[in-house]
Parts: sequence; C-alpha cells; structure tokens
Amino acid sequence: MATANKNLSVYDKAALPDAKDLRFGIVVSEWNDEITEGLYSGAMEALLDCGALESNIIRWNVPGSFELTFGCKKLAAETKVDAIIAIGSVIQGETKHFDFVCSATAQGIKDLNVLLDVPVIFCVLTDNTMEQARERSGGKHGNKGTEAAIAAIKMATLGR
Ligand SMILES: Nc1c(NC[C@H](O)[C@H](O)[C@H](O)CO)[nH]c(=O)[nH]c1=O
Ligand SMILES: CC(=O)[C@@H](O)COP(=O)(O)O
Repeated sequence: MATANKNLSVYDKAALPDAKDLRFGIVVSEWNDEITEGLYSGAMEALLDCGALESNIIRWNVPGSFELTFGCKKLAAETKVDAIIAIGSVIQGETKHFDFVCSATAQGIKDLNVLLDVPVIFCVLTDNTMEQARERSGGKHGNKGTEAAIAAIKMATLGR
C-alpha cells in the first residue's frame, strides 16, 4: 500500500502499551531541517500522547542522514534506551548522490537492528521533491514521525 493510500498519523492508542516506563533515543539529521523538525514533532507528540515522559527521551543531532547510523550506534552504546528513532529527510537532487545516501542509510540502520539489542526505527523520508516530504511530515499524508513513534513503542515492548 502506498503512503498515498494510508495516513501515517493514524493509530489506536488503546491497542498500545503504556509508554510511561520506556526510554527513547531520537537521532535527528540536520539536512532538510524543515522536514526533520516536523518528523521530530510528530514523534514527540505521539510518544507523549502514549504516556512517555519527556525526561525519558534523549535527542541527539547529526549533520545528515548518512550519519544516522553512527549516531544511533553511539547513542545505543552510551545510553540505556528501549528504542531509538532515526529521523532523516533525503530529497532527490541533480545527481545519483540521493541513491547512495538512501541506500547507505537504510542498510546502516538495518545493520544496527541486526547487531544491537535495541530496536532502531527507520524514520527517513526519501522523496523526489520537497512537496512530497512536506506531505509526509505533517501534511496531507500525515506524519512519518508519528508512525515511527508507534513502531518504537511496539518494538520496545515486543514479546512482553
Ligand atoms: N543531500 C542530502 C544529504 N546529504 C548529506 C549526507 O547525508 C552526509 O551528511 C554527507 O554526505 C556527509 O557525510 N543528507 C540528507 O539527510 N538529506 C539530503 O537530501
Ligand atoms: C540526496 C543528496 O545528496 C542530494 O540532495 C544532493 O543534491 P545533488 O544531487 O544535486 O548534488
């Protein structure tokens, strides 16, 4: 199902565990910060709505999406969190650089989920245009940050 047929911000709070005892890390890329700040806001709003305490959420910034892998790895090593959300926005430019950044970031975060004992949620938009990114970070298609927060709660409590 394409995002166009699904609102990223819809979730059933009653079907989720209370997040009050969970600790979250959020690593935010500074590239396209209009978009990444929108994703961060969506994630924070959903985490707090589901009972998470602001004091249990730690945020680190990295320069770009390519650095998300290292940022999440370092955060997992140096803090005790139950889940990490990696937030980025990659937008197609004139060259193939988009392909390499998207692929490296997706593979890097996938690798962290294999190597670490803490789930790392892939909240990285990979859009053709700024308009598509706006539509998915609080626009007509909802907010992928919200979707990522819900995924983080579910993965942090997997098997409980
Ligand atoms: N063009 C975008 C980038 N490029 C920067 C890389 O992510 C990286 O920071 C740089 O290559 C240095 O290692 N990053 C994004 O997050 N979004 C883009 O659209
Ligand atoms: C995803 C990117 O790195 C890209 O936005 C950079 O733009 P360009 O391909 O025009 O150099």
